[in-house]
Amino acid sequence: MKVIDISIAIIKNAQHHFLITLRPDASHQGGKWEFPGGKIEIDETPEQAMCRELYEEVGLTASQYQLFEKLFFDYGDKQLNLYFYLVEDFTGEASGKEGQPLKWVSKSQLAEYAFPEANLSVIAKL
Ligand SMILES: Nc1nc2c([nH]c(=O)n2[C@H]2C[C@H](O)[C@@H](COP(=O)(O)OP(=O)(O)OP(=O)(O)O)O2)c(=O)[nH]1
Ligand SMILES: [Mg+2]
Repeated sequence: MKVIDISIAIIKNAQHHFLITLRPDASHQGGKWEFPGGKIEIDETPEQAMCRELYEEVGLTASQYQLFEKLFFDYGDKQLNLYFYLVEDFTGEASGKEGQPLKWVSKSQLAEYAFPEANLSVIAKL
């Protein structure tokens, strides 16, 4: 199975809340909450993919970020290399540009939402 490279933006605002969106039911890991992100295109760096996905999905522009975690995860039906970036400075107003529900939640509230399994160790580190 080909391993797919994914870039993800963990957005943390000045109130220390995190931006999460709901994955469409029909998608891989559908019905779970996620951080904005998606597949890295062939001509992109992981950083470029993270910035592009962040803008396409929720309309934010990342201005300061750092790689927070990189991990391999095997879902059985898909194998992924996931690059998680922590974005603590950004511009724009977040909205679900693909019609997806969106929430800002505190670190302790993150535990109340179902995330894909690859996210669990990353959320524990936040
Ligand atoms: N965006 C995102 N994807 C995650 C997270 N955790 C996790 O395991 N994934 C997995 C689910 C998917 O298999 C993959 C992301 O792919 P995606 O479906 O968002 O890709 P994309 O935005 O490029 O979408 P598309 O063009 O295929 O519609 O990574 C997460 O926190 N955010
Ligand atoms: Mg996506």
